[in-house]
Amino acid sequence: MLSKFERYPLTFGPTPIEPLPRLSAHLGGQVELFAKREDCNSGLAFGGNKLRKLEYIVPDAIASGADTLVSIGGVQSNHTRMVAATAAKIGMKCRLVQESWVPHDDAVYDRVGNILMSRVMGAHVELVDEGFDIGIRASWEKALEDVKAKGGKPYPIPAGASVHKFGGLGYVGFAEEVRAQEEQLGFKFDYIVVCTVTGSTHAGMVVGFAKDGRQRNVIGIDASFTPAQTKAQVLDIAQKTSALVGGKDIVADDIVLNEDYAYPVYGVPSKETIEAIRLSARLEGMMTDPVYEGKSMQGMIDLVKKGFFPAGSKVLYAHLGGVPAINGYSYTFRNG
Ligand SMILES: Cc1ncc(COP(=O)(O)O)c(CNC2(C(=O)O)CC2)c1O
Repeated sequence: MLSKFERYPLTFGPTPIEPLPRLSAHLGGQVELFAKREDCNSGLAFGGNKLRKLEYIVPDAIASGADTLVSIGGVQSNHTRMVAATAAKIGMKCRLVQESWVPHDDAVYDRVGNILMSRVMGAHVELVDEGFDIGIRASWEKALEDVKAKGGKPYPIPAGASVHKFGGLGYVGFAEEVRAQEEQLGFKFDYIVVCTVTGSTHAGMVVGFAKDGRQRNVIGIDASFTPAQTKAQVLDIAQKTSALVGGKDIVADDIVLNEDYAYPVYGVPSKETIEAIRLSARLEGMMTDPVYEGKSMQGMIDLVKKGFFPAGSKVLYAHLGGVPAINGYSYTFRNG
């Protein structure tokens, strides 16, 4: 589906799929859980899902003659850290807008984890006191103008690289990769669980899995806490991406987004999120984060407990990365 699109390698190649036997057993053993480790996909500053997207964006950035990648996220954005790493790797400058997306009680929240790495990798990091929103932000548009005003040639990458024209391609490739791995494994996954916020990860998967009729088996776990806006953005990206790759028509019902686990608000873990992070860590040594994967892990665990997945189902958990942000939540985990 992607042969006509140029890809700039930023990852090690296909990400491993591993069984989660202890977590599966702990949850009753009726459902077989597996993880696809997108969090281990690259040597670029701890990797993650955005690099799979950026592989299809970088060729356009280079072709545009730009010299500066400009993007946006919260203070502990994984996406902006990966843009900083990509800029360093391809020899471009990087301008990052980091907005106040998360109310926090950690004294070092704006000095550790993702933002620490972005600074060390030489990005120009600008803190802007604006609240969370997955849409196009004035602060980001101002940064683009400022780079131009200073003689630079900016390349715009929106939040999560999601509404970018090529933002969905990477995760169409994810579905292709899973199908190839299923050939090796000798079985097919019945469900794929993914954390959804700006939406092009979920959207790309929907397009990719629509090829074999599994688009509604992609279970998005909303972590934005603005589910209507997120769901609409996933649908829009999926329809545009499908048109781009010549895929199946995507309709609203193809976007399965579970809204039950994003509480209390974007970026703030609930008690149940913290319990899910601990369970995955203590049974599988698999770390997840309080903003994103902790909530998709919480959702997957709860859905297994509720019997959402029929007995005998094989469920693939997409681990998209995000662990560096946990360093901004040391107070939350002060007792382990
Ligand atoms: C670890 C992790 N898991 C899932 C997601 C959700 O992906 P989408 O934005 O493609 O829906 C993010 C995104 N993070 C954003 C960021 O700024 O880091 C784009 C919001 C993520 O980082």
